Amino acid sequence: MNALTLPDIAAQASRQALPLDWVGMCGIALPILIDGQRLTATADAGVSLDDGAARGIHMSRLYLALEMLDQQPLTPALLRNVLQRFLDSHEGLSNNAYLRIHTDLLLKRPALVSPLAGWKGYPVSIEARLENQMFHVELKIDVTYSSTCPCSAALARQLIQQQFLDDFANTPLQHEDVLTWLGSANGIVATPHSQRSSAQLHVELQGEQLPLTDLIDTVEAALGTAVQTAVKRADEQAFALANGQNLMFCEDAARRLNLALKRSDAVKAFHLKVIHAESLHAHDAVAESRWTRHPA
Ligand SMILES: Nc1nc2c(ncn2[C@@H]2O[C@H](COP(=O)(O)OP(=O)(O)OP(=O)(O)O)[C@@H](O)[C@H]2O)c(=O)[nH]1
Repeated sequence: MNALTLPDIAAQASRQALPLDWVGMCGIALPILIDGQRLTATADAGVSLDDGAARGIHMSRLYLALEMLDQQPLTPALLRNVLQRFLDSHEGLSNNAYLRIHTDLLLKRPALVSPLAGWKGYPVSIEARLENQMFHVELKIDVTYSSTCPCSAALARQLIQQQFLDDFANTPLQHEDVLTWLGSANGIVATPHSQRSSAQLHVELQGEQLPLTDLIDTVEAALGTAVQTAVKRADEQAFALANGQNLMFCEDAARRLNLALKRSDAVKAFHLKVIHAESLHAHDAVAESRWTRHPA
């Protein structure tokens, strides 16, 4: 061992004096606590480098501040404390601090009819920033659902009517015959197309909570056709009914979500995007909607 001082390049002056907007680390592995669950996450931690003459920030100080996250439940207050620690450890260098956390929230979802349940993963990002003393926290959540095309459903119904006319032309109608016909392949000669669809929410929050589960529940209730986990035939039949009762263009889905999210007190603003990965086309049908709560 020798007693040489370790060189500290970050403490040197920069050869090109220039402030930077974001400097830090991306993809740091860490556990976090949400709703009593310990989840595997990755974090992107950064600060602005406002002192353009400084060579670099102190990466290790940001890294060590993240320790707070694996001990306490994730709340806006905790995120703010971490960001404040970023700034306190970069006095004179940085005015703004940023933290993004990416994880998969796991929720146990009951089947529609049978007494079964299964886990569903929801990709979630939590983005917090402390800019010029102003704290903001935003959530990004992806929710997957099923959408059945209302136009396709109407066209299919017309074909079913046509088939009915063909099959029962000049025939006296017997209740039993019609019932049998309805249960036959002829009775449902055409089916509407449906697709696995995705709602991408970007929500700015107000208040002291991170209402991840509440927001996901709100979205799934508004759409009515969340993708399922454990499924028996009775559940599949209930799912078919839910789809038939919730025929949706992407515009319908975006409007439903807009109305539902506005009703949530925790939501200050949102930008939502719904993507219907069409089975009719090789491209997607997409709708977006933004909203900002006006101050009371
Ligand atoms: N600023 C900066 N540091 C980097 C980069 N890549 C790796 N590092 C390393 O990150 C390590 C931690 O940096 P510091 O936090 O400044 O470490 P330190 O000087 O021992 O800690 P302090 O005394 O608290 O400043 C250093 O060894 C850097 O070399 C980079 O692109 N920028």
